[in-house]
Amino acid sequence: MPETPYYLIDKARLLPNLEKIAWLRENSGAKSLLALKCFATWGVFDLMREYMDGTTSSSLFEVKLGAEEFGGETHAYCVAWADHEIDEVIRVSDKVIFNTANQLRRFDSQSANHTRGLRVNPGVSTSDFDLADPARPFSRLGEHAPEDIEPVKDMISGFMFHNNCENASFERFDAMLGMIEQRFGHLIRQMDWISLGGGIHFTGEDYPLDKLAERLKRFGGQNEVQVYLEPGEAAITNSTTLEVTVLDTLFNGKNLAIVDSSVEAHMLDLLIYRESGHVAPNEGPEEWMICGKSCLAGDIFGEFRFPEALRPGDRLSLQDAGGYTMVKKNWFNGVKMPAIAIRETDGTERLVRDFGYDDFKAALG
Ligand SMILES: Cc1ncc(COP(=O)(O)O)c(C=O)c1O
Ligand SMILES: NCCCCNCC[C@H](N)C(=O)O
Repeated sequence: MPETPYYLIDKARLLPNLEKIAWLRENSGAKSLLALKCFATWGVFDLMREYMDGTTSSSLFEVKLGAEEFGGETHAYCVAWADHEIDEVIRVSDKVIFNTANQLRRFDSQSANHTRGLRVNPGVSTSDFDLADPARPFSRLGEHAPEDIEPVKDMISGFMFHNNCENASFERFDAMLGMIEQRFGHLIRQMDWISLGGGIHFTGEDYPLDKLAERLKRFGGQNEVQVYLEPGEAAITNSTTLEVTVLDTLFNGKNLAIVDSSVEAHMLDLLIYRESGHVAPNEGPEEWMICGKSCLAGDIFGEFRFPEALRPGDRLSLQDAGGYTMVKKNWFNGVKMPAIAIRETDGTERLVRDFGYDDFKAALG
């Protein structure tokens, strides 16, 4: 296996999520597209494509990656397409989804023979984080008003709503879908397909999947639309660890261990959303703060419990390190980027990508 740090994607831990996704399609008719913004490590797409219907994207590069490496249906969404991107987007995608009626009109002639959709912002969301709240005040994400959608409705055949964020409550999802139907139902019923976006944590242990299936089936049936979901986190949750090694320890009122990785560079979401990482089982008499090796004072993975005092050379696994990590990793401080390894379902592990000084240098000039 590679030297640490490396992300380790375990297919056996990915599988239960994928099986739930496939079950949901079977029992609701809703298709699931992997949200590449969350996870785009294409070395495991061979497994994922057996259970999912394709990909959805946030940029031209993600559209291309989805089409090349995942296949199936390729939805192309972006907050704003550029003039020089649109022809290629249309060439490689199955559907193009515009963020505003303005962009739809702007690219009308290029996209006239393509399947087109529009993002709609229902003005309600589940986000606890202002940063990730699509319904935040003055949000640029999608058209808000039915009267602004009405004039362009004949140019499109579907809508994309994305208003859930880490939503583990079926009741909240159900209530918000009800609000969407109430406000936009007359427009939805004129469409062929509706994407309900990502952020629904339906692969979680206690999630009432049967209720979700029934609700989605009813929504699709009553409105006569094909329903899509765009799981990111839900598809890959708990599948991946970040493997690190302790480089040094010190005591400064607390036990501190410095590892060969960096939150800022390798698990950025922990910093921007001010959350802690996870270790398992997080038990024992010893309490240690696990710190990154960048010079950022707050580069801290969290405080965890261990059976024994940590020492240089100890290996640690940071849990649930698959979503919004590999897609966001960066070269801050020139810290070596974690390699990417895959554990196959038979337990064998293989290295799929490593990064070195040449990659660091090439990224900067
Ligand atoms: C349009 C859209 N679809 C899907 C997702 C995936 O969300 P999650 O990873 O929370 O499931 C996002 C997240 O930003 C999104 O903006
Ligand atoms: N764990 C803290 C919140 C993470 C929010 N993830 C959602 C991502 C969001 N949809 C995005 O736009 O990146």
